[in-house]
Amino acid sequence: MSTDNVKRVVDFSLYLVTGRNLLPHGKSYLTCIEEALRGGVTVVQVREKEVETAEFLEIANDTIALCSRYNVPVIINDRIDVALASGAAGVHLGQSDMPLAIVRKLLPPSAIIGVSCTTREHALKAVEEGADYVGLGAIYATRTKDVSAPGSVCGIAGARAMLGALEGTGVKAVAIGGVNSKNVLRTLHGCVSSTGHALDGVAVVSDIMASPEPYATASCLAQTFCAWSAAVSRGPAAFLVKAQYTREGIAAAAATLVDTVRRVRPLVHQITNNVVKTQSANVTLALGGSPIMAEAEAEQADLARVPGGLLINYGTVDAIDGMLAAGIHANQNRKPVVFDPVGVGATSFRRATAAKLLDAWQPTVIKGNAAEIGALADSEEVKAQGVDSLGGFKDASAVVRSLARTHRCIVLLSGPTDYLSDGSTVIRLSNGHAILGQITGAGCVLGTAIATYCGAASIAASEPCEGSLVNGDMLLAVAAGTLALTIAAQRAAGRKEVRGPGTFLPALIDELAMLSPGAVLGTATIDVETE
Ligand SMILES: Nc1ncnc2c1ncn2[C@@H]1O[C@H](COP(=O)(O)OP(=O)(O)OP(=O)(O)O)[C@@H](O)[C@H]1O
Ligand SMILES: Cc1ncsc1CCO
Repeated sequence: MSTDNVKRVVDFSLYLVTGRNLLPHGKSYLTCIEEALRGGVTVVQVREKEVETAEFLEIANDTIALCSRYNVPVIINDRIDVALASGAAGVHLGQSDMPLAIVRKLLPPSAIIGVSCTTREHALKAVEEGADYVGLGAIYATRTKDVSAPGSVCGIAGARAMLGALEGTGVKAVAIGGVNSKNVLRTLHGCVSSTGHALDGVAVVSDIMASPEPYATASCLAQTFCAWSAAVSRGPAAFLVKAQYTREGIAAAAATLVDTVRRVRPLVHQITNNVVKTQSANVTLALGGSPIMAEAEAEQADLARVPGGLLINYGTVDAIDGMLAAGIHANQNRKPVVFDPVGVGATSFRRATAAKLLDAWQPTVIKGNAAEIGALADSEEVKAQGVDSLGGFKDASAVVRSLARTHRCIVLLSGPTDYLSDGSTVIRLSNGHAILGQITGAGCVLGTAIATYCGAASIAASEPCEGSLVNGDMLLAVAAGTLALTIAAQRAAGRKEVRGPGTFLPALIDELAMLSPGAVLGTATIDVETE
């Protein structure tokens, strides 16, 4: 171990944890590590759980000799003696290993010391004890480590809480546990505290160690990290192309999207509740999209490859496996995901299901009525009655802005006035008609309209951004989808043949089909609040 007092600056962006048992047949350990280094691995942790000390030391020495040619530091898992004897850059400790304060005394001042953390308390303790970095995990259930004990998977939500505790401390953080080239972009986007504190890197085990092509796998991971770093500086919801929003700009963009939807005819894949399936498919068709209601887990990978939008509305809470798979595949294919957590505050099962889904995939949009948004925001201000909301918020703008920051997405709060935010700007839309409150599933078809418009906007986006989870300006798309539905509703309610909710619904479908860009421009009632 280097005995000088100067700690080297470590690039944690792609942190490889070794596991020789994972190597594919015929691939040697050092060949794999070298290919991974050429691909862009920036730090290597040697993890050997089953070998005797002499063999561990030999592996450490060989790894250090190789990594030094790439100027990449090597960290030793757990074994302080091996770290000292090999001259490694540092050690990585688990929660049940030797306490950090003692390790710090045993190692030279230049040693890099990292700790595995699963809870906010672990992270706070690591900061207090002077860790250089922490490994946050397990993010996902993984086969390379036993994560069967309750509480050993922290999930995206747990990582967010830990990142909040690390803000301003200078302690670096990597996400670990089931991270791979397919989920890395979602992991990076999701693991950000509500104040914007993000990961410094990702730790990867089997995706590289078990890969027949470690160079290609590491390159893909490294490129994704770089693209994400560039995109993350663009705005609070990270996947947005940050724009100055004005009333006129929003109205003009919404009017343009009316024609764009009809031109690109997005596939709108919907997993929605049994109450509203037919009316949702009809709304999609009337707007100019192409609906498919498809719930089976086995078909989600195929459907996600087709550009368009995905709606996940869990109103009757079935097809949860399909919902889990659909969102994961949509993220992997960079498709917008609209989540409608219908009645989330009504039962603890709905609350737990929402948390499970939001840990598995990153929504582009969360939409709900006041009771639903309140339940997700842990607010008691608005009461729920089943899927209905009783009342509204005193400061709705603050609620949507804050929830958007927490979940790194657009949040839409529906009601007589619709509030939407990307975590920074809040847009208020005051179109619509009270009769929408008298038909079932008005909120559900609002979700459909938004998924249709987000799908079209992502297909039509002129500037693809590799580091973002979705192309296109999703705040504008959500505003446009909401305006399309509410303006068509206003027009339908005004028709002479509409005498109540029964005659309103078919008139609404007609007005959606006839909606013109001019009607949107002439009728949209928009207010914008910037911070
Ligand atoms: N009083 C009202 N005036 C104008 N528009 C309204 C009114 N009430 C609801 N809306 C519109 O109806 C749409 C659905 O919102 P709402 O909050 O009623 O959904 P929801 O409670 O989730 O409905 P559901 O549970 O029936 O699906 C929104 O676009 C909203 O603008
Ligand atoms: C009534 C109802 N129950 C579950 S979903 C749904 C549709 C409106 O949200």
